[in-house]
Amino acid sequence: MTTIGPTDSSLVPRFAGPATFARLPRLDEVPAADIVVAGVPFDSGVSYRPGARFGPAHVRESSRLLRPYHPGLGVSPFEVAQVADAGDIVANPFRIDEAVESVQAGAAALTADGARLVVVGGDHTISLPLLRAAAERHGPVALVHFDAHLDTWDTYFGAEYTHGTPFRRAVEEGILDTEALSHVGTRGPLYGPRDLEDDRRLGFGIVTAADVYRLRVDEVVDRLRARVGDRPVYLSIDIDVLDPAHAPGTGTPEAGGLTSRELLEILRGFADLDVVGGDVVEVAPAYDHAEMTGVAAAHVAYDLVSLLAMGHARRTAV
Ligand SMILES: N=C(N)NCCCC(=O)O
Ligand SMILES: [Zn+2]
Ligand SMILES: [Zn+2]
Repeated sequence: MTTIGPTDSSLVPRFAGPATFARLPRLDEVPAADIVVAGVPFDSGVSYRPGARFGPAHVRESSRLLRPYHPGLGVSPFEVAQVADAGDIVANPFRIDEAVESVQAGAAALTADGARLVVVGGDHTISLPLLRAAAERHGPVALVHFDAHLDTWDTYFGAEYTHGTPFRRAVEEGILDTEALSHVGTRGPLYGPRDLEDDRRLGFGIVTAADVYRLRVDEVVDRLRARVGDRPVYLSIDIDVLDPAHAPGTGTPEAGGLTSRELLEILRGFADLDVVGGDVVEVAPAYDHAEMTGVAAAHVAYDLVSLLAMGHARRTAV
């Protein structure tokens, strides 16, 4: 197939021109896209440091150095699939309920023709509407959730839609396949032992950050893949899964996290899974240094796009 690829960095310096993700064409510059990258600049659901509303712009800016061939996965994602940047889904910063509806509608519109979606957030609140849109198309999905936090808490200050509650809401709504839910990278203090009991009751299995250290990447990948099986799976990556040394630019940092190498290698272990979509959230550039967090998030999004491109190539192979 012939695709419209990124701007050629040997012809136009990579630091020139406006930033789209990986210098890809905008969605309105291509006839149709197989994979769409969209931003959701929304952070009204945070419980601590604000600023993830600036995540999409920062990750796009930090993605200028990405190149078109992924040697780890052996794929040229922008050749085997038409990938485009759809810009941002607009979400009301003053009305969280309305924002959640807009994100769901925006994701549904971008995937209505069968395109698969990678979203750059934004705080973790947005994964709920993104999962709703994924479940509308695929039925209840498996989930691999990379995060320092469980994000299965009930409410904050009485609010149901926050960045600490999306996955409890998703289970309650029946949009997740409760046989196939995993958290990866969990660590740090909790409010009490009940947090873990509730989480288990909702159906989650946990690979803690300490497990990743002790078991190492290959064993972790085997366990996660076994839990997902051949189900459609959604990948949600809160950048705070990384140690603050790898990703300082985030709102609720916790010590003792994954390295970016561990995270990327785990993702690369998912090459043959039926990935239906994903997000990378909680990038808050005000606390970043030297684009460390932006670059890590850009690489995570590139890996998500590459996994989706491989799936697209498999589905369209004759
Ligand atoms: N970063 C995310 N998504 N959630 C963190 C919530 C932690 C807390 O407020 O206790
Ligand atoms: Zn988190
Ligand atoms: Zn989170």
